[in-house]
Amino acid sequence: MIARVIVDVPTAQTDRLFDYEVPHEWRAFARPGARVIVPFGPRRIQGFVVALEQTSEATKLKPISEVLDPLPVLSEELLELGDWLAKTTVCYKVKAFFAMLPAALKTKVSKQVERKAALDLLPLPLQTLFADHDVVPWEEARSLMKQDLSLLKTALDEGAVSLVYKVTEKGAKKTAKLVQALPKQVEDIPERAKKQRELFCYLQENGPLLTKDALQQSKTTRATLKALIEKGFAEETDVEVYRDPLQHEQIPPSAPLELTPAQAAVIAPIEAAIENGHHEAMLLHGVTGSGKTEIYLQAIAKVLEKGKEAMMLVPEISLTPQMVTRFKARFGDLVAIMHSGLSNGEKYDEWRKIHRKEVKVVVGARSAVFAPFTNIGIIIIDEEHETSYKQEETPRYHAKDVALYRGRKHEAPVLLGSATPSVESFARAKKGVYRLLSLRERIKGRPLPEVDVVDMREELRRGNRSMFSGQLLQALQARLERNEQSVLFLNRRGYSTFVMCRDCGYVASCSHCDISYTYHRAGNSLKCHYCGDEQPMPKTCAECGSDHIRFFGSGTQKVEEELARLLPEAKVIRMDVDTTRKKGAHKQLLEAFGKGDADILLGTQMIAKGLDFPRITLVGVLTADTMLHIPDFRSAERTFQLLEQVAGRAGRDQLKGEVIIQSYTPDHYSIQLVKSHDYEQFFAKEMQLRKQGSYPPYYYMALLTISDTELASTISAAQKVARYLKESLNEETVVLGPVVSPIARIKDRYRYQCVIKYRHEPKLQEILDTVMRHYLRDATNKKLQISIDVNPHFFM
Ligand SMILES: Nc1ncnc2c1ncn2[C@@H]1O[C@H](COP(=O)(O)OP(=O)(O)OP(=O)(O)O)[C@@H](O)[C@H]1O
Ligand SMILES: [Zn+2]
Ligand SMILES: [Zn+2]
Repeated sequence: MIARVIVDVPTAQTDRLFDYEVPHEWRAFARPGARVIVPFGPRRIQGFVVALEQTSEATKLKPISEVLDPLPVLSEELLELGDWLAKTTVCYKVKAFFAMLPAALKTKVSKQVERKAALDLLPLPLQTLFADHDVVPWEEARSLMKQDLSLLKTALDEGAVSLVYKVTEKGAKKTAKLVQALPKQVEDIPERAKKQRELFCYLQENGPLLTKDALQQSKTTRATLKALIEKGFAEETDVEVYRDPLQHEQIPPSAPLELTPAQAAVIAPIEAAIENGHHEAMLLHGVTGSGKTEIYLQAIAKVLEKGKEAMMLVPEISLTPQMVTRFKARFGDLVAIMHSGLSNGEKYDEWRKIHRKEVKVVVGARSAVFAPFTNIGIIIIDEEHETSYKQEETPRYHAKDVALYRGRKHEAPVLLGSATPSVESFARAKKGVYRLLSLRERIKGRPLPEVDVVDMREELRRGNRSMFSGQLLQALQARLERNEQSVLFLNRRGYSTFVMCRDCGYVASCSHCDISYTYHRAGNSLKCHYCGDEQPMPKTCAECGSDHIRFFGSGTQKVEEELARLLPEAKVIRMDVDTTRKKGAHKQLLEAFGKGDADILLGTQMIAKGLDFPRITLVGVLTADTMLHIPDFRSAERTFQLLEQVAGRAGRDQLKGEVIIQSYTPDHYSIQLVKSHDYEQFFAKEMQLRKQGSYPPYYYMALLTISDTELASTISAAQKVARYLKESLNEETVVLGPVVSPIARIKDRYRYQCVIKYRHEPKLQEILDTVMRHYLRDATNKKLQISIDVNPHFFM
């Protein structure tokens, strides 16, 4: 039997199948989708079996060393998906396969030396080496035997020691001790051992228990248990347990709500598709607070009734503990959670629950779209416009494309939901490619909040230099008096706390990357967010020596300080990367706010979505336009989406909501149209501009970034790539560039880019693949790098 294997060496020459002989002992396990360890040149490396054959064209096949998975980790469907991912995103197959698996399954193979002969038969230096252990790491053996390497060689040749390859999985399975009483009589325990008798009876009554629970519940000590085990009255065994990120939580179960007529109308076609098992892409456009989540919950319930599995994607879920709770409350232990806030081990545990078919629903961020379900009944993507669904490293896939691919394979509906759909999705819905479902009103006819836009230039003219306009300050005060809650939103993207000299205008920037440093108050230091370089805050300007060097921009800390000055009686909870770094902090802060421990919740992007608190009646946006000036054709779209989302946090219950948006460009349509919550008008305006600029959805785009450590070779490679693209692509396709990238240098690498705009280009993938293979033929020793991003979401 021959196994065809993709090896874990991501280069252009090794991105193909290698044939290996399957030795007898591994025949039962070597299945397509299983991970294997194979010899590759002088090394052993990991690989994936993708097919089994009877014959091979290659001569002299080496045997597989080991099969790592008794049960393949990739199904036939996922193997095919991997092929498709590699092709459509132009990446190496092994990268695509690993992207579909939890990081814990990426193994490290290390070499070790094992003692075979009796210790005293070995030459003396080897006796020292193996004095304490029978197995030593190869590196240790080599360095200890530096003087006598020939001794080691002889021992290896004679078989006194041998080389072994040890496979370490990153997130090993977690085990715990289970204890149970053995079939004996309590009377046989000596009477004076009262504690032991008690524990024995407790174990008899309560059956096998986790040791730690048994000790805690029966209030005994480890020593008592040990004595009991030694006397043969109880036994301990190792069992595999899951690390459960939510294990200490009691989530009360929730029953389905009775749907409103509007909700009922929307769910009908979704249920029909589930019932008939047919694939259809649908876009649920529902204003904030219109009850989209309840639709998702009931659609999933229907899928479970049919005996199928459901996938629910939410953006960066660790950021919305409220959401997780809602799914756990409805489906309990049938839910696996997958998001970036979990440790590698926890992610692996959640993945295994799906792989072993112990759960039926996954709620997770982007990569949950690869959940190893085999009988999918629906895939839902909430907040489908969110940029975090696009992966910004290879494979540069979009979860929506993967969802649609899997939905077709499983003949299951794919439901995209948002209050502010991406322009591309809404255009598809309007054309009838997706079925459009709309919820135009909030639950129980509650009004959308009233929105006011404050012109901050006007404030400045009136002499108000604070970050708070008079109107926002008054509104905050009014909430304090009425004992209602407020949310203050600071948009951090495209805006940072940089350090500038007031005399000469010099801005401190990283010497490896062409980007200004960000000021960090905690260590009074400057940090580069691209390479991590950290410098102490300078006392004088590096350019002119002046000591008027200050940091600018307003971080959440600065806002907090100003709030303390202006509204000293207000209790503020600040939520940003600094205050939520610790595990569980995010959830705790939100719970505290939910309980009414604070009047004002101050935060960045992470408070923009998912919050559903009844006492929030005011939302203030401190600077609406920071994102508007990023050179990206989607900047207006992102501004509108974000403002509409934050605005949606106000007045979700009986109390009426108000929104105050502060802006330096108050007349911009992306800000004005939030006032009327008019998505359709925004869409119409935006489409007009996209058409004029030949942008998506009228054109497709692809971005190539060429980088190298030498400026001259970067430019010449970029020019060659551009020339090749222009020659090979269709006439009406536009190739822009090469031009220097918006961030001209990162980690000492110069960066140039080409942008392709096209309408119909059937050969595109093939051409991009050629570029990649041609230039990266021996990328291992050359410094040139080319990254390809099909349908890019950022142009940095
Ligand atoms: N049929 C219903 N009857 C009563 N209450 C409902 C119903 N459907 C939803 N709700 C409630 O209305 C509120 C808003 O619903 P939900 O959070 O599902 O809206 P959403 O559209 O997902 O909101 P957003 O997009 O703003 O996060 C919630 O508190 C929810 O419990
Ligand atoms: Zn200066
Ligand atoms: Zn840097």
